[in-house]
Amino acid sequence: MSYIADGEPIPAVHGISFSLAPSERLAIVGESGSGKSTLATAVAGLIPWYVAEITCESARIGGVPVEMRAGRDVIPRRRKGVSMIFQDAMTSLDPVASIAHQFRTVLPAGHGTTRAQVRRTTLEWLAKVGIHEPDRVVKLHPHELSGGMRQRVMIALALCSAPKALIADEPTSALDASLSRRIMDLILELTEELGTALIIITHDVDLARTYTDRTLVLSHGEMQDLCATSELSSPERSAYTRALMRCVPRITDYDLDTLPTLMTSNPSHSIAEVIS
Ligand SMILES: Nc1ncnc2c1ncn2[C@@H]1O[C@H](COP(=O)(O)OP(=O)(O)OP(=O)(O)O)[C@@H](O)[C@H]1O
Repeated sequence: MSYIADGEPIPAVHGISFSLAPSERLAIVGESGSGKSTLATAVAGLIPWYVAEITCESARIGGVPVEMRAGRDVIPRRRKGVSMIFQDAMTSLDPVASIAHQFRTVLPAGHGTTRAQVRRTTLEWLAKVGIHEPDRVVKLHPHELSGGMRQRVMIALALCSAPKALIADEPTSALDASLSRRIMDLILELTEELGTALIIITHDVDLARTYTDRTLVLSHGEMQDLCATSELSSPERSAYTRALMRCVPRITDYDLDTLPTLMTSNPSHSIAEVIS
């Protein structure tokens, strides 16, 4: 996949292939700019046709073939069966719409569904994600909620249509450690209940270790490894993954001046070097 800038293609990610079973959890890890969000937004069908060129041999969601390129809409349509949540709920939620209105966009009435049913489902989902007084909260706008509440609303909006897959792009990096853990536990509990596969995009290898079954390691838009998360430190992994794993800070790293660092700013480096 290449972005288009001044009419010229700029390669972002290529040669990636993976599959996900229902309820399976995959982490996508890599340095900043390695292409994690690009890959995820392409899978979610959120990259408009005029922003990037996407070439894909085959893609299926729930066994149904899908077109990777988003349609010619000005704002691409959300891909049916895949939902996405982001780091900053404030910029993902519509600031001028009430929470009730945002649910009505995701769960439209019609085709046998009444507005009363949509309201009931909305309140059920708000309660499910731990929002107290859903009757009151549903009338509020995003700026009237705390950061944690907004994150919970975003999770409810993403999951209320029972998607086949949920993509969580750095879902907790804006939250403190204790809230972050509660939000991750909530995402896990609900995706497990729905049988929804989960893709977590993160810089945090420890988060991947705690919450995922498999990990895809990206560097400069290329897949370096796709393996069981528990096998990330195995000597069989690529040189890049081994170098990345050596950079994960440990509690015994007392000397902050000599923390290991990856030297991969030059894309011509075929193997990641670690300096310490
Ligand atoms: N809209 C865009 N137009 C042109 N290039 C882009 C665009 N979005 C991202 N890129 C480039 O594509 C590459 C991959 O970016 P991407 O945001 O996917 O990386 P990332 O791994 O998600 O980074 P981060 O962890 O910092 O969010 C980078 O070189 C980035 O500069």
